[in-house]
Amino acid sequence: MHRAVPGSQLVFRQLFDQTSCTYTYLIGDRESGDAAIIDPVLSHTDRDLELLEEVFKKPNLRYAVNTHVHADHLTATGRMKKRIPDLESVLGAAGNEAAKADVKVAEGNALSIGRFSLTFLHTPGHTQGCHTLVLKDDADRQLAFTGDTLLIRGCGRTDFQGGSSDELYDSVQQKIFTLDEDTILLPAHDYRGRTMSTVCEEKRYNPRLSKDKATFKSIMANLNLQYPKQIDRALPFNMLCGLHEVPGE
Ligand SMILES: N[C@@H](CCC(=O)N[C@@H](CSS)C(=O)NCC(=O)O)C(=O)O
Repeated sequence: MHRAVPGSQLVFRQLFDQTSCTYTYLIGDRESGDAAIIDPVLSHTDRDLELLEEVFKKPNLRYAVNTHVHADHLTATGRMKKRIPDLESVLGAAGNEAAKADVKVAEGNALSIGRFSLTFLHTPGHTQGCHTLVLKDDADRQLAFTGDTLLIRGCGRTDFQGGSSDELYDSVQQKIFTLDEDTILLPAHDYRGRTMSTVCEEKRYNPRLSKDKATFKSIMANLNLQYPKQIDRALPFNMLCGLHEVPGE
């Protein structure tokens, strides 16, 4: 009933926040109940923890991972840690020296989640601390949680938090586009209702990343996006990544 594909022990759920258009992912090992949540949003803590209880017989939420320090929404890691004392907040290590988390995972290292592992690739460019998380399921499918580095037919903006279009281009070309072509790509946002993509599709159809680097940099320099509405509140809150006292609790 909870299987991503018949025969697989991977539990996989994609959840959505309509305010920030953020995707949160709940993943885990159906048999052991070991689980992780990726990019949880504060206002959806109850929804996500209820789902955890419903889809695992004996849930053991071990990790709340942020793909990077988000600027557009408040992370739920702090609130979740208050509800589940053994839960650890996680960030990739590279580029996140100034941010706090219980666990910081180095480039190429992995978190174990039951029979599965989540390997961290440093993919800076949207922020200096962005990571892409790669998981192989037991039906031989590979999933990559790309955070804001690579979006479906787009990518993260590069105009704040140490962003660099030069670095983002290299991160995508060298780290994400070198994964197997049929790797399923799961971004942290979509603004047009799309849910997933593949390496093959993005190489072919991404209007930014299918171009050469000079063209890409010119596109990024001319996006003219408004700053995220919640940035002033979100950045200081998320830099503490779940180790703070959550206001109002
Ligand atoms: N309007 C939203 C912010 C939209 C935005 O800036 N999205 C970011 C990711 S969240 S920091 C982004 O990189 N967008 C890339 C793009 O091409 O849209 C808000 O006010 O929160």
